[in-house]
Amino acid sequence: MKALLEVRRVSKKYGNGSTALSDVSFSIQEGEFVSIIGPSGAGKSTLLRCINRMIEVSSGEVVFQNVNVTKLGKKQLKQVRRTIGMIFQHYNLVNRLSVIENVLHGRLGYKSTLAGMLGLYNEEEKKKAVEILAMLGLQDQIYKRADQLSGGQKQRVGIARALVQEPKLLLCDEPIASLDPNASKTIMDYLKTISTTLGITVLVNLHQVDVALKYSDRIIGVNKGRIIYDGVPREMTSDMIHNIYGSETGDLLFDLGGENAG
Ligand SMILES: Nc1ncnc2c1ncn2[C@@H]1O[C@H](COP(=O)(O)OP(=O)(O)OP(=O)(O)O)[C@@H](O)[C@H]1O
Repeated sequence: MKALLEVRRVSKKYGNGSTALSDVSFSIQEGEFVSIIGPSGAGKSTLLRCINRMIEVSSGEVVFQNVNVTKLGKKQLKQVRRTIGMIFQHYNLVNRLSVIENVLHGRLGYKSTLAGMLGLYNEEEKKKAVEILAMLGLQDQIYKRADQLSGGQKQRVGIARALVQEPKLLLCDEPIASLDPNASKTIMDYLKTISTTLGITVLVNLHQVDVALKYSDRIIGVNKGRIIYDGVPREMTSDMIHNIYGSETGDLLFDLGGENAG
């Protein structure tokens, strides 16, 4: 295995002076399913967004497929972003557009601004979008408006939009935080299948430690902008969970069982 992504000594200080990340380093191997866990405000979103430069780092480097992303100009950054799909807590769909139109937005990184504005997608792109929607169980929703879907269905559209990009890496920012337990399980199962069958590397921010323990190859625990755990789920102790979550731990250990309990 080789490193797909390397985050090297990344720090982020926002304009208002708050430090969101302090000297964060880790690397992700191709094909890994990695969860980032931590309490509210730990810096999980900031970290994910620094990877594709939705947010600029204050110092440090992000290296993706051996390219230093932090140094890229606009055009090269667009090329790199094609291969990094992003999934959001609130789905970020265009409500008045159909499911398939939302999914095809995942192809915008491959087009000129004009072709994108005119919605010029070729037959191959449309066929691919339909195939992905079918894989995600949305074959009957293709022409519905996005705002007619349930939360779980909207998130599957979000996943389809990311997959149509043909990504190497999926960044998922709290993908299940707005969903009920059933829909959450469906989404996590799809993400896991995408990682195992399509070989796409998945990096997911999660609030729920039990979900992270169940699905991940590896867990990165963040507290106050620093990594305080980086290892496999079975070595995660309840002491460590306490260290990561601090006073929020009470709510989160509820579903914990087996070797990580006690
Ligand atoms: N745009 C911003 N401007 C100023 N401070 C910010 C900004 N975004 C985040 N922060 C601060 O940076 C820190 C990390 O926030 P971040 O959203 O990355 O954490 P998080 O772990 O994703 O939390 P949550 O689970 O609540 O989203 C927090 O202290 C937050 O208040």
